[in-house]
Amino acid sequence: MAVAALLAGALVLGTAVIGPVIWGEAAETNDFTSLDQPASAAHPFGTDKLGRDILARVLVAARLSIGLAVAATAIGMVLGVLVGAVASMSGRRLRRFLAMMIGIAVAFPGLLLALFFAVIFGVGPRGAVLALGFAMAPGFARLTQTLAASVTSQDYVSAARALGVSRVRILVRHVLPNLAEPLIVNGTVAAGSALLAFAGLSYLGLGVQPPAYDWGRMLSEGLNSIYTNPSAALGPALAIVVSGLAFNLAGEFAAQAVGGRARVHRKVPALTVPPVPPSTLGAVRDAGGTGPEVDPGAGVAPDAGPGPSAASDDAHGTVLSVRDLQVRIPTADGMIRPVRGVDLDLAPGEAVGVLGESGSGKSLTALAIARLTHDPVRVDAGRLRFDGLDLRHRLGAAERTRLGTSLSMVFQDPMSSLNPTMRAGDQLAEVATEHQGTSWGPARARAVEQLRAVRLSAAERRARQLPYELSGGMRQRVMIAMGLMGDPRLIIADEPTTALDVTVQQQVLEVIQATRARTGAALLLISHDISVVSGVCDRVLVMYAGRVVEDLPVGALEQAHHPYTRALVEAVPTMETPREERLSSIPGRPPDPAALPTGCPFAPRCPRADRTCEIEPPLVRHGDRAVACHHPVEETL
Ligand SMILES: Nc1ncnc2c1ncn2[C@@H]1O[C@H](COP(=O)(O)OP(=O)(O)OP(=O)(O)O)[C@@H](O)[C@H]1O
Repeated sequence: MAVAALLAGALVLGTAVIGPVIWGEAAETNDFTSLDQPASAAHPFGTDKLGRDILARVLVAARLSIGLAVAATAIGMVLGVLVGAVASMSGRRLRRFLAMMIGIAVAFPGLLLALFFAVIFGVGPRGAVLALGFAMAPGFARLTQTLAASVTSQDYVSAARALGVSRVRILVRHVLPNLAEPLIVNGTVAAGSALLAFAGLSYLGLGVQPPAYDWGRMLSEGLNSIYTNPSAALGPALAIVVSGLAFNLAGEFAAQAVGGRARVHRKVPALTVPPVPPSTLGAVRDAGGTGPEVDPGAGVAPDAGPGPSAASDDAHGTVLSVRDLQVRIPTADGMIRPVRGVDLDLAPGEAVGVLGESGSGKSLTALAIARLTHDPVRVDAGRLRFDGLDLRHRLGAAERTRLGTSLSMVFQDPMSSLNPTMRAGDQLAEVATEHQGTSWGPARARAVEQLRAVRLSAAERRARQLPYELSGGMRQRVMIAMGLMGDPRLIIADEPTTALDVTVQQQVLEVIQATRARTGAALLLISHDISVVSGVCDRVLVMYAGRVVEDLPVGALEQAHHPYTRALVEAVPTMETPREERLSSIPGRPPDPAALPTGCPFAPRCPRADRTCEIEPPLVRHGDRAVACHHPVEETL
């Protein structure tokens, strides 16, 4: 395939370049002694009405035919990519409108559209090129929109949005470079179609006009003498077919090459299922519930009444204060509420873990706090204050910059958290150039410095590498280092170690701890793994069915009051667990947000449930702990 594509491409392009130089004269020489001659040794495709050699004219016409097809494709690509990109990055209404318009345009047969535009732009090569370009644009717009949708949902685009990077810059730096390969592949194939379409327009008399000639016009002239000299039409017809095939072959080859490379890029080492670290709950005791620089009591506001520290806000020393956070999503089954009234306070430097089974609403809570939810997800809150900013309202440019530099997000999948087409160091440097107005050189030097700070070996070299050249643990460090480029007051880490094996997991957790110690940033660590949360955090919020059901210091996990927290803790085996003992598990499954039971959502799985649980219990605070249960467990585990 590669050899055939290269040969065909070289043949077609070579002819286009040298054709007029070598055969130009022969193509223009009239020979009135041999008019309209059939194929012969001297003229393999015969001669035309003026006795000119048809083969020479076919070879000369290659330049115009291919040049016009390429020009039309370029116009179609530029226009289409522009419209598709705007559609993918714009607000909901404009996006829907553009998607609808693109859909309508795509539904028309391309040649019909081209004929329509040819009438508008006028007869002649310029009009035909514009007509074809406009006719090709909807296809490229649809392709761009579809491809961009998959890129804009990637974590690195979310991270850039969290940094407050403007839409245009996100488009130029993060989205378009990732669309380049599939667009080029499609462009190559489309150029083959454009060649055929252009020949069609010229054949119909709408394209190239005499005395200029391309294959379409030659085909039209040849067909006039099809009964006396069939080879006159055969020459240009063969040229169109061979060139069309060459473009398609090149496109196929490019697609295979790109596909192969993408597969190599995506090749990640097989993940081992992390064994449960020894003495998980021992770690809870050892950690004593405090991070290196954290005041153990910092998370509990002294005036906390009902509900967690109800009177505290940033004026009272919290870096993050959330009240009644609600996330609603319209679905085919109606509106679901995966997050139902979460309250949360984080003191500066405090580390709070959010625990819960899959689907309990942990990630949506984090995304809603960071304002990173997408349409159609709706977020409401009674209060959503971070570092003096009211995140419920639209932020101005300066506020966005502050949010970008003081809130750092670390996502689960380190591969999708980084732009695959940008070098690691450049991605870090962008934070400084974007927000601190630093020029590129110093920003790049700071990036290397921060990579060193997260203990990335050979930081200088790593900064020059693309994400796929780094291991999972390295990529996660790069993400953490990216947060360090600003002045983080809060790090939100959503399952930051789930995709890593257990030794790398430990290293990344250490880096997060060291980062907190160095910057004094608070940490909101989302995980379904008790050992991770208990090794790092001061306090734990346990979520179930979109609500916080228990809030307790990490050291009190073994004395948890909520039967769900108890069940989670008991489900973790330790080194002391006898091998022959059956591991404890929680019966049943977490409820589907689309079909929440009335009353306590944990009741169907709870051994302590009775009729009282038909009413959903509120979160009731006792000192530094809060629990939402009618029958809390009192005894020690
Ligand atoms: N865009 C969406 N549309 C519909 N439902 C959604 C959407 N995003 C999340 N959900 C649903 O909301 C619920 C909570 O999701 P979320 O990702 O917050 O859970 P989680 O606790 O973080 O789980 P996991 O650990 O698996 O990520 C899940 O049931 C999920 O299916």
